[in-house]
Parts: sequence; structure tokens; C-alpha cells
Amino acid sequence: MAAAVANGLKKEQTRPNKCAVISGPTNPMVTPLLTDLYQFTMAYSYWKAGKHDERAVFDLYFRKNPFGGEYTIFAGLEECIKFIAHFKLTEDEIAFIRSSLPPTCEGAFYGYLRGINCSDVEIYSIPEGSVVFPKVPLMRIEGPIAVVQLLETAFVNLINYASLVTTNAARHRFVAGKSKLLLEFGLRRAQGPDGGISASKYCYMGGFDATSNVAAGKLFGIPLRGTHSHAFVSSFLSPDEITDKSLKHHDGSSVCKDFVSLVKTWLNKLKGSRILGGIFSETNQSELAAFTSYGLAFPGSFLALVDTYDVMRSGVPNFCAVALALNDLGYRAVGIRLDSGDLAYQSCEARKFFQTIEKEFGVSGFGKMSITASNDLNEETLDALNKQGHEVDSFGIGTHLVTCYAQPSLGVVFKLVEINNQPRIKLSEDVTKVSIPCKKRCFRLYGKEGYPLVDIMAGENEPPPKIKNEKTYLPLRRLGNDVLNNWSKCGRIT
Ligand SMILES: Nc1ncnc2c1ncn2[C@@H]1O[C@H](COP(=O)(O)OP(=O)(O)OP(=O)(O)O)[C@@H](O)[C@H]1O
Ligand SMILES: O=P(O)(O)OC[C@H]1O[C@H](OP(=O)(O)OP(=O)(O)O)[C@H](O)[C@@H]1O
Ligand SMILES: O=C(O)c1cccnc1
Ligand SMILES: [Mg+2]
Repeated sequence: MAAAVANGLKKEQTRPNKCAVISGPTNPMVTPLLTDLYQFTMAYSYWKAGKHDERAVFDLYFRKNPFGGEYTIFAGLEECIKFIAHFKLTEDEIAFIRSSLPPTCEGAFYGYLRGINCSDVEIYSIPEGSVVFPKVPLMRIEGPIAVVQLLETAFVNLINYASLVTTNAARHRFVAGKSKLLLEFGLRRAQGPDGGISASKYCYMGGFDATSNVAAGKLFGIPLRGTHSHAFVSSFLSPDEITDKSLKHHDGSSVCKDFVSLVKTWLNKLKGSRILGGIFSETNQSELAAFTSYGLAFPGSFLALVDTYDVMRSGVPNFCAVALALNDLGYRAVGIRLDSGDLAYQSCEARKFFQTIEKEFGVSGFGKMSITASNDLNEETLDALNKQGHEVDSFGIGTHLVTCYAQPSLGVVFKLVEINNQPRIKLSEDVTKVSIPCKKRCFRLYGKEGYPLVDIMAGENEPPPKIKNEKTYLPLRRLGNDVLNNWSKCGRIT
């Protein structure tokens, strides 16, 4: 696909012959019928009035930053491009439109629908993954008015949630800090299958490190991560259930015939420790059996959910016994997950336990065991944890992240700003809803330090803003030429 910078926005070439390599939309439900009925009734009326080919210009933008915040991350562009690259009504779809419009509609209209594609549509866009602000067009869509209106609903749909959830993910990343591992665990709580797949894609774009969503891993190449559930722990009764107890040494040099006994030996050593023995006595045997089994299954990546019974009196000591047994055989355990209770306090207690083991038993690196936290986390709980002080290395976040619990929609709009080179405006008593007419050129001014100061919109034929004082403003860069410092490389917030 050819791309050229024009008017501050990036032009995406949309002629189908040049788009042969673009695959279709990720979601096969994204078809020309994924629109509101009124786009087809208007298309008929434009066609009947002979207006359908008039050249129209629409701006796609939003009016207010979400989550009470100061910025938005633009996302969803790739899916819009995939949509228009393949935009063509099938015979089946045309028959359905015919059955949905009044029988008085002339048959020739359906011949017109049969012939339309997006070869006369031009899109100008800010790059996906950019930091953007209200009212500045994210995309400008130019083309025959009837065709462009048929794109409106799908475009707004594809940009709205994508930008909202990417922004939500970026905000979670900002609060968590760069050094934390952020895992998206939202599939089960997302708004249906498309919500789940889109959330995984755009949370990754917004700065999450991995997802638990296997389908998203396959579709987009997003790293997959996961732990195990409480059901796994409570499904076991006792270590006697484990029949295959043998485990090969990591270097393949020997085989431990009874890994279960090795784990029990370590648990007894921990109990006998002057410091650790004071924290716990008998641990839960169902949990010990589950952890031992998981350790046998994944000796090189052992991670255990430790809050099924009692974090400090059972989960953490049981985990440590298995981790130490694995360590004897040359394996390094990954860590624990906490999924209830006071996550700040428990993470600090678990860290102390790990550090004591490192000191007392001379197991180097044991104190740095990874701690993952989950359970209804959101920006506020992450902030509260930071303020209290915690020892969490990694956060698993689901419901609040993917459902955008704090704000369910971004309010993206698609407004006519010009037709046949004539400006158009929508008036409203609510001034925030008055549209800004004309094709625009958009500029982002950068300060001396290279940070963006302000976005400016000018008419297409107006001269670019002048830099009055070289010392105040660094070179003017057009929107779309570059993404912002520290924010996005290759469209992904890191
Ligand atoms: N130290 C903390 N400071 C602030 N919020 C916390 C802290 N620790 C946990 N939370 C949050 O408090 C809430 C605890 O929720 P709730 O009491 O329903 O869970 P729980 O009883 O601990 O666990 P569950 O019911 O899932 O077994 C969660 O939203 C969690 O993210
Ligand atoms: O809390 P979220 O941010 O949505 O993250 C995903 C949650 O999903 C899992 O358990 P699930 O919530 O299904 O069970 P639970 O309600 O018993 O914790 C996991 O243990 C997390 O708690
Ligand atoms: O892998 C996990 O721990 C996980 C995945 C989805 C939801 N909750 C937890
Ligand atoms: Mg939960």
C-alpha cells in the first residue's frame, strides 16, 4: 500500500488493485451490511436525486478525552483499511437490502450497489498508536457521498472501542510503571467474542505485555501468558494421588525417582527453620499435591496460585517446597499469583519469606521470585497499591480493563465538512456539537525539549502556522510525520 503525507495526515491508497496483499477484516462480520439502515436509505435517495457521486469530505474525530483524562490513543485504523480494501456487496447482501427497502425503490439502484467499491475513496489518517486530542480529525475520508456514508457506521465502530481500550491500557501502564509486567486476562468478561479479541489486540497496542487469550495469540502474534486456577488446586486431595513421581534433572544427567518425597523433605526443612517455622505449621495437602503436579508438568516454568486456602500459612510455604525441590534438579521456578485479600500486604509478606529462604538456605536469586497479582484490578487499585508500597512484579487485569468499566464509549463522530468543494457545518445549541467545516491541515507544535505543546488546525489553503520565536518553538512537524516521544514506536505503546 502506498502512503504519502499530505495535509498533516497520512494518505492511505485504497485502490483495490494496489491493495491486493491486504487481508480482509479480522472479524468476518465486518461486511458492507455492518451499518445502520439509514445509510442505505440515504444512498438510495442520493442515487435517485443524481447526487450519489458528488465528492464529499468527512472528518472522523471525538469530542472529549475518555476516563476524565488528558489524552487518547488512536487505534483501529488497520481494520478500517482492511474493510475498505475488500468493500464489495455480494449478490446475497444486495438481495437482502432489496428485501429491506420498500418495494417502490427502483430496481436499477441495486445495479448501482452491485458496482460500488472504494476505488474512489481516499483516506487521510494519523498513524495508529498516536496520542491524539479532541476535535482534531483522526481520519479524513473523501469520496462519492453515497459510498462514504456506507462506510460511516463501520468506521466509527472500528475506531471507537479500539481507541477507548487502547487508551485504557495505556493509562493502566502509566500507573503500573514501565518495569511491571502487564497481563490482559479479560476474555471471559469481555463483551462477547469480538470484544474479547479486540481487547487483547488493543491492550497489547496500549502497552500490555501479553494476553491469556489463545485466539488473539494466534491471530496477532501477541505473547501468551498464564497461570492456573483455584479449580486446579481444589481438584486434588493429597500427594498420594500422584502416580508418576519421577523428574529428570534439568541437564538430563540424572533422574529423581520420587519428586513428591523431595518436596516433602523441603517442606519439613522450611518448618524446621527458626524464622519460617514460626509463620506456618501444617499446610494444605490438596494444595501441596496440586503444586507438586504442576511442578512435574512444567518444571521449567513453575508458577502457583497461592491463595486458595491461606496465602502465608499454606500457599507460599507449599510453593516454596516445590520450587526448592525443582531448584535441586536445576530448574528455576517463576513465582506465585495472589488473587484475593490485601495484595500490597501479602506481596510484602511473600517477598520477605522468599528473601529469608535465599539467606537461610543459600539459594541465590530465590528472593527475587516473581509475584503476580490479580482480582478486580483497575487504575485506582494500582495507584492505591503504589501508595501503600508493594512487591508485585506483574499484574493480571481483566474486567475493568476490557469492558472499559470507567467509561463505556469514546463518542467518535463522522461529520460532513465539505461537498463539491463547498464547506458544510452542523449547527447545535450545544456548542461542543457544532461541527468544524472545511478540509483541514493539522499541525503539532513541539517545544524546545521535543515535547508536544499544542495541536493546531488550519484551513487547507491557509499558510502553516509561523514559528515566531525560534527559541520558543522547535521545528514544526506535521501530524502523522512522527509519533510522540516516549509513546509509540511501530504503533505500540511501550
Ligand atoms: N492493598 C490494597 N489496596 C487497595 N485495594 C486493594 C488492595 N488489595 C486488594 N485490593 C482490591 O480490593 C478488592 C478486594 O475485593 P474483594 O474483597 O471482593 O476480594 P476478596 O474477598 O479479597 O477476594 P475474592 O472474593 O475474589 O476471593 C479488589 O478489587 C482488589 O483489587
Ligand atoms: O478480576 P479480573 O480483573 O476480572 O481478572 C481476571 C480474573 O479472572 C479469574 O478469576 P475469576 O474472576 O473468574 O474468579 P473469581 O471471581 O473467583 O476471582 C482470575 O483469577 C482473576 O481474578
Ligand atoms: O492465566 C491466568 O492466571 C488467568 C487467565 C484468565 C483469567 N484469570 C487468570
Ligand atoms: Mg476475580
